[in-house]
Amino acid sequence: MSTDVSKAVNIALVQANITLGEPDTNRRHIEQGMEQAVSAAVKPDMIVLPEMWNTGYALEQIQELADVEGAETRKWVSAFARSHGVNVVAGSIAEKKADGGIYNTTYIFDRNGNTAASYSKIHLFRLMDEEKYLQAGSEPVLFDLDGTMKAGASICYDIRFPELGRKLALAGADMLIVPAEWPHPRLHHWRTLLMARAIENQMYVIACNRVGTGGTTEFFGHSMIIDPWGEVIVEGGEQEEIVTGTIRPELVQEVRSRIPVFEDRRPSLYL
Ligand SMILES: O=C(O)CCC(=O)C(=O)O
Repeated sequence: MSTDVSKAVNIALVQANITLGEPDTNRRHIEQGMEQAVSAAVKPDMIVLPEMWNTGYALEQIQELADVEGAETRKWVSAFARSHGVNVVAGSIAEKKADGGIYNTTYIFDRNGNTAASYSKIHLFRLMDEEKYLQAGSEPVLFDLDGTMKAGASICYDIRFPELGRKLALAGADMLIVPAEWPHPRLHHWRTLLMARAIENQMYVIACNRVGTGGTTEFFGHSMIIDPWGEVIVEGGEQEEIVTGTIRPELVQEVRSRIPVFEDRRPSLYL
C-alpha cells in the first residue's frame, strides 16, 4: 500500500442513466460502466458511482426493491474491486437495514475488495419526499484509501450543509466524495455549491451525478472534479459518459499553506 501523497491519483466517475425501479437492469448497466472505466488507457485508482443507482427514486416500491443489508451490492462490487484492483465508492443504493428501515447508503471498497466504510445520507431531501420513505443516517463518515486518499462521505443534498463538509475537513478529509441524483433546473446550485465546498475547505470535491429521466424529473449529469483552489479539473456533459480526471492529494496542503484558513478560524466567536 502506497502512502506517497505526491502520487497522482486517477479518478473515474460513472455518469450513468438509471432505470426507475429495476435493480437488476441497473446493476448490469452500472457494471458495464465500471468495466468501461477499468478498460481505459489510464487505469483509475478510484471509481465513483451515482446516488440510488439500484432503484432510482422508486420510493413507493422501495420496501420491496431495497437491497437487504446491501448484501447483493456488497457481494458483486467487492468482487469487482478485488478482481480489478481498484477502489470503488459505490455511489449509493436503497438499503434495507436490520432495523427494517430503508436508508440511502454508500459503500466504499478498497482494492482488495474489503469494505473500507459505509455512510447513510444524513440530510433527507423533502422536495423528493425522501423523508416519507427513508430513514436518515446519523453519523458523518471519513475513510482512507491507499493511505493517500483521506475522504469524507456525502450524498447529494448533503452539499447544501456546509457544516458537514467543514466537520469532515477538520477531521482530516482532503476530499469530499458526492454521489448524486441532482436534477434540472438547479444546475447553477449544483456547480456553485460544489465549488464553494472545495474553496472553503480547500479540498478536492469529486461528484458523480446521474443523467436521464426518472418519472418527470430530468437529471443533468455535469459530474465534476474540483481542486482545492476551486479550479474545475473536469466536468461531464448531459449524456452518459465516464468522466475522468487526475488529482494530486499534496495540493491540499499547498493551498492550505498559501491561505491559512484553518489557522485563521475563530470558532469561539461563531460556534
Ligand atoms: O438539493 C437539491 O437541489 C437536490 C438534492 C437531491 O436531489 C437529492 O438529495 O436527492
